[in-house]
Amino acid sequence: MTPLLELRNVWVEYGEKIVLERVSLSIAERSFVAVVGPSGAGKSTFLRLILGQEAPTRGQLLLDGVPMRAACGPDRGVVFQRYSVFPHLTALRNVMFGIECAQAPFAARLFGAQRRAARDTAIEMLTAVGLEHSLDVYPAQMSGGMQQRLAIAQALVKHPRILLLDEPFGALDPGIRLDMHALITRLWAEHGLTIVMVTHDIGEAFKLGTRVLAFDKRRTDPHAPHRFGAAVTYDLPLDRKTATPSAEAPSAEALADLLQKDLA
Ligand SMILES: Nc1ncnc2c1ncn2[C@@H]1O[C@H](COP(=O)(O)OP(=O)(O)OP(=O)(O)O)[C@@H](O)[C@H]1O
Repeated sequence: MTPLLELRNVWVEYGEKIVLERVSLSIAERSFVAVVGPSGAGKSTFLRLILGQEAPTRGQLLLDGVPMRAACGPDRGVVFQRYSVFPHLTALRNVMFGIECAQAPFAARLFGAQRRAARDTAIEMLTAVGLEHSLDVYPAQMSGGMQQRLAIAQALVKHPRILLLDEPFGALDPGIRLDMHALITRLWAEHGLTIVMVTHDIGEAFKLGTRVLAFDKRRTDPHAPHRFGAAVTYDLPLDRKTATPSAEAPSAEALADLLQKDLA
C-alpha cells in the first residue's frame, strides 16, 4: 500500500549548516507520530517540510506517492504552541475565516446561504472541541487551553488529512494537558486523521503516539558543530490500540525511560 507520506533521503541545509541528513521514512495513513529530540535537532524543520513551508535541499517528499508541491495545501493543518489564532477575531470568526479562505480564496468572505452554512459548520467544529459557549469570545479573553481548542478547531474545519502539532500542549497546566490529550485522541479517531506531533514531553509522546520518532545527531564534530545534521535515531512503533505487552517486548514506559536517558 502506498504510504500517505514518504521522505526519501531528505536533507535540509542552510549554507554550511546541515540541519537534517539522510532522513528516509514512511508515514501510514491514520497513524499518530510523536516526534521527540533535543532542542535544535530539527523537529520543527521536519514539520515545516511536511507542511510545505520548506523544501528539502536534497531528497524528495511524496504525498500519496506523488512528489509534494512546496506549498501548504488544504490537506494539511497545523497547530503551534501559541499564536495559531487571529487575536482580532472572535472564536466563531476565527473558524469561519478558515472556511471562507478555502471557499473564496480572493475575497475571504462568503455571503447568503454559503455564509450561513459556513457558520453552522464552524459552530459544529467549535462544539466538537468544547467551545460552544464561547463563540463570541476573543482569544485574549480565553485561557491557554481554550485558545488551543480554538486553534485545533480552526485547523480541523478545513478537513485536513494530516494534522501537524508543534508542541501544542507545551504551555498548558498539567490538568488541562490531560483534557487536551483526551480531546486530540478523540478527534484523531473520529476524523480519521494522520497526526505528526512534536513534543518535548516523552511521556506525552508515548501516551498519544502510535509511533515515536526521535531525531538526534548520530555524529558530532566538536570543531565544526554544524557539519553533521540530525537523523532519525529511534523509530518505535507502538501499536497501543492492539498490542498486548509480552514478556520479551519492553513496555512503552520502559522504552520511554530508555529514550529519556539517551536524550538527556
Ligand atoms: N532559516 C534558518 N537559517 C539557518 N538556520 C536555521 C533556520 N531555521 C532553522 N535553523 C536551524 O535549524 C536547527 C533546527 O531548528 P528546529 O527549530 O527545527 O529545531 P527543533 O528541534 O524544533 O528545536 P526546539 O526543540 O528548540 O524547538 C537549529 O539549529 C536552527 O537554528
